[in-house]
Amino acid sequence: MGTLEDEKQYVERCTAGLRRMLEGARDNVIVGESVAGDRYSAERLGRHLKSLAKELSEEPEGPPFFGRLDFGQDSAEHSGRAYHIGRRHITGEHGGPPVVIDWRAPVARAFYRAGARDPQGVAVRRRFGWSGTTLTSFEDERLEQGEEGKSRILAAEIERPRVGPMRDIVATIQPEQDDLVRADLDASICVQGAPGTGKTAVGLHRAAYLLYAHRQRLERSGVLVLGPNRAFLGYISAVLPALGEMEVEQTTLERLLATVPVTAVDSEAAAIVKHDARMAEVLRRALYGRIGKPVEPVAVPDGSYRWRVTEEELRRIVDDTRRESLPYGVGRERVQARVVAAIRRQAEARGQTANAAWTRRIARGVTPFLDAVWPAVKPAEVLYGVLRGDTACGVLTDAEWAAITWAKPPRSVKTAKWTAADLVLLDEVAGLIERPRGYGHVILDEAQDLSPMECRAVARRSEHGSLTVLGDLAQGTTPWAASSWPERMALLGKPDGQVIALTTGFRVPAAVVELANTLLTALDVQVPATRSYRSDGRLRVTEAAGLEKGVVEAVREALAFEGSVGVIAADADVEALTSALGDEGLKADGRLSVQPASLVKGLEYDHVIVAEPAAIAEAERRGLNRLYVALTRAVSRLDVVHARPLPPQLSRSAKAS
Ligand SMILES: Nc1ncnc2c1ncn2[C@@H]1O[C@H](COP(=O)(O)OP(=O)(O)OP(=O)(O)O)[C@@H](O)[C@H]1O
Repeated sequence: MGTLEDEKQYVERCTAGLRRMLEGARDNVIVGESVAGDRYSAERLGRHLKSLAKELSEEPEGPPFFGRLDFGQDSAEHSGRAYHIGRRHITGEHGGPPVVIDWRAPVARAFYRAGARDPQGVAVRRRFGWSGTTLTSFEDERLEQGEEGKSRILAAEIERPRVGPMRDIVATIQPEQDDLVRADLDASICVQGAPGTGKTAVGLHRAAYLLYAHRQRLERSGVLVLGPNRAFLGYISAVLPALGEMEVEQTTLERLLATVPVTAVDSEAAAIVKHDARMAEVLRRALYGRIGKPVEPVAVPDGSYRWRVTEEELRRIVDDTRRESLPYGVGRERVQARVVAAIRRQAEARGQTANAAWTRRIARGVTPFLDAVWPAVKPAEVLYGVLRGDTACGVLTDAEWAAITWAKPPRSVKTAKWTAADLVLLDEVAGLIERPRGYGHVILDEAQDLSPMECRAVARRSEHGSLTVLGDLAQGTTPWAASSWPERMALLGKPDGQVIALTTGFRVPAAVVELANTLLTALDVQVPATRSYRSDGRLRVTEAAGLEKGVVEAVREALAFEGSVGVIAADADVEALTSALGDEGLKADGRLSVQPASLVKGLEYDHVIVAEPAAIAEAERRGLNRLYVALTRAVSRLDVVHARPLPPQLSRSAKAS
């Protein structure tokens, strides 16, 4: 076991190792481009090495390791060996063993899982404390001797004041989180967790872990992270690069489905119908309703001869193809191929050879029949027909039809104005025509807010892959928010996906959790109780003579502390509060921000000021859920400032505090 001085020298070895890796990768770029056998391999090798060099040089500078495992003599595999564990593998000198092991390697698992009761062969677990990139301390737990304590370094990491974007948690992943991070690639899982239990953190680390453990498979198929909005994506975007993973696609569902610009807004009633699962059947019928019955034989000219396929045979071909439940576009091709094949059989019976040019010519001759019976169609044309009310069918009620159909239909598809919900419907039709690109693994955050139709859009993209679904039923704010996870997992195409609860909160201090929990009873959701890891923190409820004045005062006080300050208000109050703060010289900058309640999901601030809870609760149908989200963004301190009475669901406990 080394002293702090020894460990500092080890840091030097790591720095040298990293330098060697970077130089090696750069040299290899130059050599790799000229040594490969052919141009194709040269290009591939060059691209691989370049991206490695780029990755290494762009990687944010951080501590090279955060932990160390010393195995005891009776460990079967690692007897007497020691390993430093870090964010990335660092190679040793002269081809020797690595100086740092990647946290995702199998041996590193014991760092997260071993304990006094089950040491897993580990004699000593060491955690390191850093100030920037300077090693300052370490703590040892002699697990084999039954020693395991609450770590000071761990507590400090969890309780540190927050500033800026989200950071990785590799040094402090907890056993219940590690189970989820390292779950099998083929397992689709759903994580239900109260605010701050680390769902997002777990999802991002799972992406990094899967890319390490199944690199080849996932490099081809890709990993997709879906978040609720841009602010959230900006907040989490640095985590995966810090873990050495640059290639994960991180986006919102709206952006993923954005095939046309959104220039119109639905009424809530229309949006509710458009997001209902029954719309899938409405659209399916509208699309397949375009397929007609052959009403005459096909006659295809071929020189002076005309090939004929009877009406009866054509009907059989169309019916058989329909029964195969292929994507609409594939079905069209299949019908064409089958009609051509029927003609080819006739030609061959007459001793004619059917070469490629002949087949193409006959296929062209079949096209008019195809256009009449199984026409090529674009998603927008189908949806245009539905919203114009062309295809009223039994699926929706008259009132529902009235809600979604255009009062004044646009003159053509081209002039139609589409809404956000229409994007989802267009995607549904596009998916019926042709299967979209799938991913090897999709991580879906804030999944409780997805509508059944949005779930189907995700399911289409993970049909042959797996899913990590993250959410909290209590934080559902959309009119179609989930009330049960098994039902959502079924809509997401993974009915057998396991639902697992995370129950320790790492963000919100106990006093704040208690306040937020009083709202839970009013929210009418079944979620497991959570305990907060944090006993620190402060909650203050202030009745102010005027809201703006009260908020200005609270912000002034908050800025005296270290860390970020977030003022969260009903969307309609944001402008007035921002200008009131500006008038007092309190401008939103890196540390202070004023956020509409509708945009704070998934975010956190060290100090939160929730302005006028009643206004947040009243602003929308699920306003109490929105208030629950707002109240649970605080890491260290929560100020609730109100000029009007608090919502009754909250006031009981707030008065007590
Ligand atoms: N094991 C851990 N060690 C240190 N910090 C952690 C750990 N787990 C979670 N955290 C921290 O707790 C905070 C909340 O995590 P995260 O945002 O992932 O929670 P969440 O469950 O997604 O919350 P919400 O439901 O509010 O979106 C973050 O600052 C995260 O870094």
